[in-house]
Amino acid sequence: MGKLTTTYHQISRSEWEGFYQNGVSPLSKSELEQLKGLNDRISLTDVEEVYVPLTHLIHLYIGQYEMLQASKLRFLQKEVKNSPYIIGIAGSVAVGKSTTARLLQMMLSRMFKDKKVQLITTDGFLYPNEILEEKGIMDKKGFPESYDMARLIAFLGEVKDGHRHVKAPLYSHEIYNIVPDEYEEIDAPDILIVEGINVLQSPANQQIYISDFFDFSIFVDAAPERIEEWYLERFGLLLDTAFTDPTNYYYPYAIGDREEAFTMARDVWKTVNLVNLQEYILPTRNRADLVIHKTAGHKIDTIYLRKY
Ligand SMILES: Nc1ncnc2c1ncn2[C@@H]1O[C@H](COP(=O)(O)OP(=O)(O)OP(=O)(O)O)[C@@H](O)[C@H]1O
Ligand SMILES: CC(C)(CO)[C@@H](O)C(=O)NCCC(=O)O
Repeated sequence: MGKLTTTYHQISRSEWEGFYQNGVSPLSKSELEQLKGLNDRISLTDVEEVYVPLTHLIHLYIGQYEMLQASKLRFLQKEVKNSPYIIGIAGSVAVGKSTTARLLQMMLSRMFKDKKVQLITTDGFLYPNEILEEKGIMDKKGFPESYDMARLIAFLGEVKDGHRHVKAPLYSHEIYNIVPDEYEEIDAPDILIVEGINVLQSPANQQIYISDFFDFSIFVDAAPERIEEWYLERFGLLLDTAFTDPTNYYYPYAIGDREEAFTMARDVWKTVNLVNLQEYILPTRNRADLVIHKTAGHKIDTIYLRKY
């Protein structure tokens, strides 16, 4: 992380906790239980000590954004209307982006009670397996060329312009493919969280970068050896759920030899996801506004906030 400290404030966990302290737990018991329902392994201490100050920080950024947007439109003598505030969450496969994103969605909805906070993952913009096969890149799922970036950019443009009922395709880990004819609808939210390994990437052949649409970005970071552990742990969970469902992509692995299945998963980690992390994901870390660094047991130990 050495190089990051030139342009980032490096803040230890204990320092960060002190940034928003009023002595009272800001979450009610039922809200804490709701969070447990999200992922029962989430540490509630993390929520209180890390996510409460983080939500307050984002509140400051959103306030500035809204003021500037309104002033800009007044300068242009245009009608002042809301354009969603878009937050990007980047990081490796299995580092915990979707967990972070859902947690943030819940915290922001709670803080901005009158605002609509929606969440989307860029997984839905992967090409379907049939097209990946046609292109001969089935073993490159998650790499930049495996996403329909033009479609993702068009989608973000429509959302940012305040369009209603904008449809995003859906990806399912269970079928390991895009779900045919099913969509997620983004309907003029006040805040949109976009989570995905590629949100900070800038493919060379595009005129507009997806990062142009992000008002705040977070990179979830951890040592690759730890992320591998989390990847294998999640693989174990996927096998456990696939067991009773022959239509599940992981079913043959779930009913077969477990050791063999894990050997395959370790190989996929090493030859696909780790390569993707090193070649295409890690190089985008220094574009994030905030880096959340996690250690054993998903515990957040350091936070980096962009200085300027
Ligand atoms: N804060 C946390 N506390 C405990 N477990 C967590 C936490 N964050 C993530 N996990 C676990 O780590 C694994 C990966 O998390 P998650 O699915 O959120 O990752 P992801 O980065 O969204 O992955 P992908 O890119 O493959 O969709 C899951 O098994 C999840 O339950
Ligand atoms: C869908 C992605 C690319 C990102 O979430 C990832 O979970 C994935 O499926 N990677 C491909 C290799 C693998 O099966 O882990």
